[in-house]
Amino acid sequence: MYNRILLKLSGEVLSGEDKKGFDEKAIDYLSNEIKDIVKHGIKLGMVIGAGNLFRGRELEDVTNTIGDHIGMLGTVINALYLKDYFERKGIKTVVVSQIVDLPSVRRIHYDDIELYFNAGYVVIFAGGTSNPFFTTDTAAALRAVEMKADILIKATKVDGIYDKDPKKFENAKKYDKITYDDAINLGLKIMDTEAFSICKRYKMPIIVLNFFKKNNLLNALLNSNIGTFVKP
Ligand SMILES: Nc1ncnc2c1ncn2[C@@H]1O[C@H](COP(=O)(O)OP(=O)(O)O)[C@@H](O)[C@H]1O
Ligand SMILES: O=c1ccn([C@@H]2O[C@H](COP(=O)(O)OP(=O)(O)O)[C@@H](O)[C@H]2O)c(=O)[nH]1
Repeated sequence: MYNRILLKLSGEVLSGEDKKGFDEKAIDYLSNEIKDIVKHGIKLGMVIGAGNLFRGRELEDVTNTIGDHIGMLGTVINALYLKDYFERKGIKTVVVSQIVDLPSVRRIHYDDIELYFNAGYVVIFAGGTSNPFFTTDTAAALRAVEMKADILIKATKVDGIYDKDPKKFENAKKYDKITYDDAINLGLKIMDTEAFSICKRYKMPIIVLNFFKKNNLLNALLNSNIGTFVKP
């Protein structure tokens, strides 16, 4: 069983696939899934994307760097939205970030993060890597290594990593296991190369799984064979 995890969720888990904004039903489902794993005493760090609000590359009339800053701020909005929702559901949550100075957001400080975990808080790392030109997958890889997670879980809308995009190719084949090198060399676009490279360098295992199948997350943590496992 994994006791210390970094969970990466794309922004669309808050809005529903290919939608924007916030969907009450989607967030309620998410909260229930999180509540189930917190109940098991798992130390949970989270990184949330902003695809439901802004992705830099989708803001065509905006300069790249500014678009990415808007995207990163989107992750802070999502984190605060989630914190508020989680707390109404009885999940103690703290949002940490280096990119904003707000009374509801704390600075990232390693010693404090350990205290939050020990006090049973979910820690949401907001603001991506703090740099433009990166993604929240890369932020998730960095935070997973920093918090010494047992595993990085990328919870997404497909069942795992395939030999090609399963949303585009019906005959795509799923891998149960794959090495970092194969994931990088085959150009499998489920996570960016930077994220895979960081995990490879620091031997951070990854599970990619479907977040929309009930209890998938908990079952993966309890060691059943769910999704795709990425290993050295
Ligand atoms: N080789 C692959 N295996 C699995 N999914 C892939 C692959 N290549 C591309 N994808 C796509 O990646 C998406 C998941 O990435 P995610 O970061 O959660 O979403 P997004 O990039 O849309 O924000 C899936 O919906 C899938 O369509
Ligand atoms: O370190 C980071 C992380 C994110 N972003 C910006 O924030 C947006 C939202 O992140 P992402 O695309 O990873 O969200 P997701 O697709 O996972 O919802 C990105 O498109 C980028 O514009 C960034 O500039 N630097």
